[in-house]
Amino acid sequence: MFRVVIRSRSRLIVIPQRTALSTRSLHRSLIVQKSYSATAEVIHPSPILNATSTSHGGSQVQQQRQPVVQRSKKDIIEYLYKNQQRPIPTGKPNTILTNCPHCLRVRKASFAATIDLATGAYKCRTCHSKGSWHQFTKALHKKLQDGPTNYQVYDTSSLLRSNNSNTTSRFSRSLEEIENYPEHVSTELKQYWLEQYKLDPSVLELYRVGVAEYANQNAFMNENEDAAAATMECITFPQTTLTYAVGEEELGKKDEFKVETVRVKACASDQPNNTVAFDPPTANEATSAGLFGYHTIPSDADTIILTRREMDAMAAHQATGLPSVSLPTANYQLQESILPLMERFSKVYLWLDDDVDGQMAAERFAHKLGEPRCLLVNTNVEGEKDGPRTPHEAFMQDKNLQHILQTARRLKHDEIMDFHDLREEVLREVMNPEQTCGVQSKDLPQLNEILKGHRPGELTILTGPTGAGKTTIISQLSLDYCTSGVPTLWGSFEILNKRLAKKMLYQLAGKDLSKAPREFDVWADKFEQLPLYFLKFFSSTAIRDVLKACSHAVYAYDVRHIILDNLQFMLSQQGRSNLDRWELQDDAVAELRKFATEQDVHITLVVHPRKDVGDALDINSVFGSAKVTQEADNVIIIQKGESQRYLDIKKNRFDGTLGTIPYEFETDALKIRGLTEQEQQRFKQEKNSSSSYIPMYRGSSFSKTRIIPKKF
Ligand SMILES: Nc1ncnc2c1ncn2[C@@H]1O[C@H](COP(=O)(O)OP(=O)(O)OP(=O)(O)O)[C@@H](O)[C@H]1O
Repeated sequence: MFRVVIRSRSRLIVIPQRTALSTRSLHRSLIVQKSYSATAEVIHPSPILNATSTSHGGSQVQQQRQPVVQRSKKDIIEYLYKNQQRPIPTGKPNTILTNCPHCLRVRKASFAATIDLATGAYKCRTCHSKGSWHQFTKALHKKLQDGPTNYQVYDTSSLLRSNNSNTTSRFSRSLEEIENYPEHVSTELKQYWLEQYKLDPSVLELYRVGVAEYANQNAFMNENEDAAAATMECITFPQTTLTYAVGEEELGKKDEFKVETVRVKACASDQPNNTVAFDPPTANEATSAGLFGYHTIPSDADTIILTRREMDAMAAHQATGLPSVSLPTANYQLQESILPLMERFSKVYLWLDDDVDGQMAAERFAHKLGEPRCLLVNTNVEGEKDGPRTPHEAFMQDKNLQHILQTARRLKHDEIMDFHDLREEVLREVMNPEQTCGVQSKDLPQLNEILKGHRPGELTILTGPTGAGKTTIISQLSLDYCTSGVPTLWGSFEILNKRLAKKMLYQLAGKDLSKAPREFDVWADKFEQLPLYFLKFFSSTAIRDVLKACSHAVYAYDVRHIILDNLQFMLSQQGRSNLDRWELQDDAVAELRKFATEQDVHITLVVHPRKDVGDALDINSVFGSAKVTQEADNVIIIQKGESQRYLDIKKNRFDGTLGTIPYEFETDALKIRGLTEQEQQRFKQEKNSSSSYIPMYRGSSFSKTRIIPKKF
């Protein structure tokens, strides 16, 4: 087991982590236009090889000569971290284990190259390749060239902070205090957790679960400032990572692997799945590169269980004895920065919730991690109506977790399946119709009555007259879904990202923050915690580039909702004549449709109406040819009535229900809200349109391809 230390740049002689991280954080945050390979600089660029013989995959390569160049340990470790290679200890001093640049990921135990830190020479126990440090970097450089490519994606922290402010998140508590959290777990609390959650005190200790007071930021979200001001006793779950610290001989400090706590998640002690706060409150590349339980994994482990929540990880470990970790947030996001931590395992059990969302996330994660080494676990193996959904629920119900693990399945080939493959998924949808409806809107429940929810894989067109509030409404709705855990990517081609972020920040706070500037930091911290990303593109951009960036966001951040505002600005100055432009637009919409289906993300596309139409729009008023609305699953029009604006749902492929939703606009919060009963009555009378508000069922747009939940 490794020694546990808390991240402290002053106390810990970390590998020049800052350098490594600043490069990695570039990938995520600002203006990243390079591929990974661009960072894979070869430390020793000399083309002359040294005298070490090299065999790749067993085939001998002729011996060549190369002058031996001294590489310090620090250089080697720095290079590995810079290129997303996270070494682990071997048991021998001065020797580390890392991913072999020649082994393909499909090979078992590809994390099998030992590097001698004194000479830089490497040797792989799987493919038997060996060579100098120069040959290692050259091979890795080549391998990374074929890797995924980064595109222009911002995260919220780069939008909310000015250039000269310090973007590094810091713990809100002293390191000593955080280190002492586990010691605050009283015998009574351990007993309570044993009785309540069946978790053994030794497991809590192993995972370094602690206790501390944290401010309830969720109460702040609900504008209950009194509750927010009070702190509450929380159970703390540390997220850890493994780093290699190069020692300082003159101070008598040796090199060693250390466990760093990068972030603490604080949850209600009586509701451990209810997150109260994160410390540091906002995640950056360093803080998001940790997993709950990572420090518990023995260095020779080649199997890992990845769960959604801390309780699941501990239950899985207690019941199976296998190393088990959980995701940094309860959102289904396996951030790119986490991937290097997972590289060393040749078998990964993806044990997420046994429901539609969880299993879809497991499939996505398997694509990211490499399908051959991933096994997907269904907790409810017996298919019971009220069977367990999570590992911890199964544990509480005294199910045999070892047996559940043995039933784990591999992902089949993407393009080929028969009904047998689909049977389980179909059953899950039949048994849980509400899950197929998608994420519910909290701000506009009337929208759920008509569209039933926000589902991945769909294309929604939003249109409305100039200045009617398209951006305002879709920013509010996207925020609404994002706060329910839907990772979201915004492409704002018409207004600057900082303006959009400001609007969304006001909407999150539910108030005009210029009137309460002291609250800025609280809401900005909350905002930064959302899984929300922004494309850096502005105005005319080729659809090809937009889709590449979207692909990257889906890969790197598990984005599930993409908003493109708006189609005309995105395609402006492309195509010479009107006909050209229509063709361009049709092609773009077809590409977006395909992308939504293939990547299983929801795309909301804002489209302007034709210029020649009056205020009352219909489905034919959308700019361009009929293809735009034909490709769409949902068409929503903002209508500017005489006295009342309303959403007009003109197409709903899910179950055909159509209808209108009148709303009020709250100027300070920049938000809309549905009308109260009374206001609705007034609206109906005024508009004499009592029938139009009642959701209508239109058989013609009924989808044959979807399973319609019974309750609808
Ligand atoms: N229902 C509403 N009532 C009054 N003002 C509104 C309403 N909705 C939005 N606004 C305000 O109208 C302005 C334009 O809103 P917004 O940018 O969302 O419209 P848009 O339809 O996206 O505009 P464009 O056609 O230029 O893309 C903003 O200042 C916004 O605060």
